[in-house]
Parts: sequence; C-alpha cells; structure tokens
Amino acid sequence: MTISIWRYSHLALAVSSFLLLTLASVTGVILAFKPLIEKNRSYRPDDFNEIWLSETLPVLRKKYPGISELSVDANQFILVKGSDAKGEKLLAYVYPRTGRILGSPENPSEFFDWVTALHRSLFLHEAGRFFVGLTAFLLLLITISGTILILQRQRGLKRFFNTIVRENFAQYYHVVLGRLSLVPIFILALSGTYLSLVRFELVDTKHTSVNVDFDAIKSKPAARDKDFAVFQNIKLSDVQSIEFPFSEDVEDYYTLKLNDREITVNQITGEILGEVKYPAALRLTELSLDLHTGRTNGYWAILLAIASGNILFFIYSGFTITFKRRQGRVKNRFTAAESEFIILVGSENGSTFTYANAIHQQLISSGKSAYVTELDNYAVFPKASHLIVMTATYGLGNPPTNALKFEKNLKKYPQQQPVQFSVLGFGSHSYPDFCKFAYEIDNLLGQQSWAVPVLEIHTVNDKSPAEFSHWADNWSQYAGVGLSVSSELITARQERPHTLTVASKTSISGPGEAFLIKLHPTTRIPFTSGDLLAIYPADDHRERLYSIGKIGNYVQLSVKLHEHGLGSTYLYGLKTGDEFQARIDSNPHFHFPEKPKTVILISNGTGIAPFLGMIDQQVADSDCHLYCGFRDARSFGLYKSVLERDLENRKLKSLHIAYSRQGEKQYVKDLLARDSEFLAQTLSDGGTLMLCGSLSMQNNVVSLLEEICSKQLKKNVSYYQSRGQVLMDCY
Ligand SMILES: Cc1cc2nc3c(=O)[nH]c(=O)nc-3n(C[C@H](O)[C@H](O)[C@H](O)COP(=O)(O)O)c2cc1C
Repeated sequence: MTISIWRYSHLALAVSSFLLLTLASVTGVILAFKPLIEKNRSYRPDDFNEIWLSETLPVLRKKYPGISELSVDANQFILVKGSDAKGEKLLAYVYPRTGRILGSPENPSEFFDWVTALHRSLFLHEAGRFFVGLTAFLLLLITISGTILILQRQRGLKRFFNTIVRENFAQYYHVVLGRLSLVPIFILALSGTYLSLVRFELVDTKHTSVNVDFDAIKSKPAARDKDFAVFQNIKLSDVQSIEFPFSEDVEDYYTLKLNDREITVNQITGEILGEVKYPAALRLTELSLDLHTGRTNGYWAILLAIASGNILFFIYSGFTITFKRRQGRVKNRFTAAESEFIILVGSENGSTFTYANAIHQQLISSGKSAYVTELDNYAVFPKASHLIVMTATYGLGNPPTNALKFEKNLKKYPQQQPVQFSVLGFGSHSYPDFCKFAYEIDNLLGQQSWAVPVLEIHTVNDKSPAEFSHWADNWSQYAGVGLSVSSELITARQERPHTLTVASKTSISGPGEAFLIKLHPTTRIPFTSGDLLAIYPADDHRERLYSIGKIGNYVQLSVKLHEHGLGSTYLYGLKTGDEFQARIDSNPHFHFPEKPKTVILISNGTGIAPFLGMIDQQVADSDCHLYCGFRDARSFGLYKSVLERDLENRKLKSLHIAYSRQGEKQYVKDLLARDSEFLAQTLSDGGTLMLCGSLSMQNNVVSLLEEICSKQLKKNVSYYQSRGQVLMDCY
C-alpha cells in the first residue's frame, strides 16, 4: 500500500481520538505513579519467591485461629483477614513465615480513585467506558500505521533503527521517540483494548467454581497441615488468595485461588477435593491488567509513564507536522485555463510549496498570469507558455504523494502549443536517490514534442536558499522574465567580486563560429573545470553564464559568437590585456569525479569547454573518453591540436567525433548508440557520464541512455542521475 494511505489513516485516527487520547495519556502518566508510591511502603517479604504454603499456612492458622482469608496483592504484600487470638478484628499485612504484623492497609487515595475513574470511564459510566475502549483500539491502529510509516521511511525492517534524517524538530522526534516507545505503547493499547472487551463481556472469562462432593470427603488418614503435599508444592508467589476453613469440621476446607487455577483442599487429610483451571481469557485479563497498570513492576510502571508522556508529545508533534504540510497550500488568483505560467509542485511535507509560492507571487506582482497546483493536477493548460516543475523526492527515489498520477496524466494530456519548461528538484544528499523523481520528470518532459527545455534541471539540496536562488536567477534570465529580487528566498546575485584579465583570444571570421578566450584572474581564486563564470555585459542585471575549463591557472571559455548576442559579442570585443569584473560560481554538481573510474565526456559545440579543462587536469593513463559533436571538421579545428596532444599524453584515452554537416552526417548520439555496450558497462561499473552542450542534444542523449539503461541494466537513467553517475550541464 502506498505511503499516502498509511499516512492519511495515521492522521485520521489521530484526529478522531486526540481529545480522549490526551485525557487518557495525562491520566495514564499520573496513574503510573500509583504502583510506585504503593511499592514504596515495603511490606513485600524479601524472600517472597521462596516461600512454600507449607511454611506459612500452618504458622498463620496457629497464630490467628480466626483467620478467614489471605490474599497476595499486585505489590506482593500479604494481607490477612479474620480475627486474632483475642477475637479482635484482623486486617493486616504480615510477614508470612512468622505471621508478624508489618502494617495495616491504608484507605485508598481519593485522588488516585478519582483519576482512575476518569481514566476508565470519564465519569460517564458505561458510555464513558465504551469511548475509552474505543480510544485504546484507535491507539492500537495508530501504533500499527505508525510502525508501517517508519518501515516505509526507513526502507525496511533491517534499517528500522538506522539514523533518521533530521528535517525539523517535530518530524525528527516524532519518528525517533516513536521508534523507542513503540513497544510499550503497543502493549498499552492492546491491553487496554482487551480489558475493554472483557468489561463489555465480549470476551468470555467466566469460570465455574470447584464442586466439592461432600459425601466423598474423608477424615482419614489425618496429617499435619505442614506435611500436606499440596502445600509443599505450591509457592506463595503462585497464590492470589486463600480462604481458610471456617471451622475444624471436616466439611470445611481450604479454597486456594492460584494464578492459573482454583483448588480445594481437605483440612484434615490434605487431599485435593477438586480443581478447576481458569480459562486462558481470564489469565490474559490478569496479564493485561499487570501490563496496562504496571502494578506488578516498578520499572515497567516508569516505562509506561514515559510512554504515556510520549503519546502527548506525538499528539503535539503530529499536529505540528500536519499544520506545516497544510501551510504551504496555495491561493490562486488566476485559473489554470487562463494562466501563462504554470507551476506544478510535488511535495510531501509542504516545504516545496513555500518556494513555489514565492515564485508565484513574484510572477503575479510583475503582472503575469500564474497558477500553482499539485503535480497530480497536471492537465491541458491552453494559455501556458511556461511550465515550472518543483518537486521533492521520497522513499526509494519515489514521487511524493501528490505526484503519483503525473506520469499517466502527462501522456494523457499533451499540450497543444509549445511550452517552455524547467524542472527544479528538491531533495537531500542524505538519501541515496538524490532528487531521483525530479530527474525522471525532467527526462519525461524532455521526450514530449510540445515541451521546450529552458534550462538544465537544477537541484536544491536540503532546501538550500543559495541553490534555489541560483535556479531562480538562471530561469529568470533564460525565460526572459524578471523576478523581483526583493524576495527573502531569492537573493540578488549580481556581485562581481573577481577581476579577470584577457590573456588570449582566438580569431574568427564572423557570427556562427566559436572562439576560445583565456582569462587570468588577478587574485588567487579557487576554481575548477565545470564551474561557471557569470558576466554582466551591459553592466545591468542581465547575467550571462559560461562553463569554465581550467587550463593551468587560466579560465578558458569556448564561446559561439551570436549575431546580436549580448554575452558573446561582449567577450569577442575584448582585447588581450583588457580587464573586467565578473564572478566565478562554484558548480560542484558538474565537477570531474574525485575518484574517477571510467569517465565518458559527451558534448556538442561549445559544450566542450569544461571538458578541455577537465582533460587538461588529468594525469597520464586516465580512463577518460570524449564523444563530441560538431558541424564539420572546420568547427572542430579549434580544438583539434589540443585534443591530439591530450591523446598523445594519454590524458585522454579515446576521442570520438561526429560531424553533423559533413561525411556520414552523424550526431554525437549516433556514436553513443554505436558504443552502447561500453556506456552500459561504464555505468554498471560505477563510472560516470558527463554531458555538456545544447538541451536538445541532452534530450536525445537522455532518451538513448534511457533505452540502454532499461534494456541492458534494467534501471532508469534517473537511478544513475540521482547517484551522481550521469551529470549534466546543458543550456
Ligand atoms: C522520509 C523521507 C524520505 C526522503 N527521501 C528522499 C530521497 O529518496 N531522495 C532525495 O533526494 N530526498 C529525499 N528526501 C528529502 C526531501 O525530498 C526533501 O527534504 C524535500 O525538500 C522535502 O520537500 P517537501 O517538504 O515539499 O515534501 C526524503 C525526506 C524524507 C522525510
């Protein structure tokens, strides 16, 4: 069953029972102190477990000839009733071996009686008892659904006690304490439910008393009571109560109510006159009482008090979690049908809605029609020009509960006009399948004919505001929609702290061609290949990002000159020795693997830029392969000599080039299809694939990889993406 059903059941049960549960828990905590206070009076003989009836009954009867009854209470205090040697009323706790009086029973505490009545029946008699019983049963179901939720969260029994990822205080302690108090709460709930069933006679605990055949009672052979075999074989610890013979007449006998049966004993001969075993249900009732009240064991009583206290905490933390989840819900001003910007959210605990709402509000305040909804509400959006998907990942890289139907709906409702999309994954590196569901959605959208990627997928680790604002900056640039920088979540990032000097630049004959530009940071800045250079060509808010190849200590960019291109025209206009202000952003998700196995670099066009740096940073005999696509041999010419040298130096193990406008007219995807077995082997051996270039190349390559992975590895690409084995930085 899916996580949602269990979660909703857990919540529904908690909602329906929380008032009574609060009352039962508060009174439960108080009542747990009752046995502790009672046990504090020490009338329990130290050798309680060692005393045989033959060692105590004759002594007591001799000392108190008028004794009528002996009972052993839950505290293992021995109470005798009747009259003493002087004929006075006897009601006292005694030491059973000597009959010495230890103390008298105190009047029951009015306070505890009051709390007990409240706990058992809410002072509402039978109706109250029914509701209390029902609450115990609901608690049992809450415990079961809670256990299943923990099992799902921890991905199985083996990892049940593994570390819990701390999302927030309420969530963390709800699970941590839930795991610890699971057993006592389960026992409390089960025993409480059972006792209610007994109370309403839905469980049959009746038993018949022993039938004594008076005609068969013998008065011979007489024996001394201390020699009775039956007394020599029963310990005081097995006894609930004993009725003494009323007189010395042979027809009066002992009645022994033991823990598991009742027997009657001839007082002259010691012969057993009759025996009745209690039904299992009655024994279970006693056990339930012991377990539910902690009356027989002080440590258990303390544990019950803690568990009851925990229930109160679960009520608080459970509702806090639910409240947080609901907090993020959205109020839309526009309908889905009239909105240009559609924001789809996949969220389990609501935090992703906070980010979606921030973007929604900014779009609305800049005069756009925007609509936020859950991923499952995906449909045809007739006016949409932009689709933003923000989604969390749960469990084994699964969708959150409000995104389960998305894939089906996506196939069912193709958009009728081109829609630009961008996917932002929310996740945590504490889980092995980092943002896996977001990768899946990005790949799925990439395969839709109407969907036009605006940006490479971005991810946000542990709700990092910096990563979120990085995406927001990029999206706003590429989608051409200004997002106000006043939002708390989206920080303005137009700082240009780094000064760079142009060290060299290659020449081209005109727009459409690519050039290499080498820049030298004037101060020492830690950076590496795959990081990004942000420039502000018009000295305003407009930012252009370029992927860096680190060559020695130089920042090398490979740039295609676009006619009227803001960034490329600016960069091509720079001369050797010129200085300008920019910013180098670390881009760790696209760094060369630290402990590389086989690494396959895949690019088209100027996407080769970071790879030139990565290859340059290798040592000889590295297991690094480059698959790159160009229009023709001329466009490859810019990189030819460097790559041939890298091959010679064995920094690059193999080079595969596809020309799209020359010879066989191949794309990089065709080369990869040819070497599909090598790709599959690399992934299954833990190697890495890195993609840089155009988003359309990325889409083609991802669909090919999807095919290779499902056929040869029986996995989705997103599986490898979420494990950092398929890295992409496309634009
Ligand atoms: C039980 C649980 C399982 C999670 N599983 C994953 C996971 O497999 N991969 C991942 O990247 N993040 C995982 N996360 C992290 C969430 O996706 C991340 O915290 C996200 O920001 C939560 O968004 P939400 O509050 O909108 O649901 C998990 C979080 C929890 C509590």
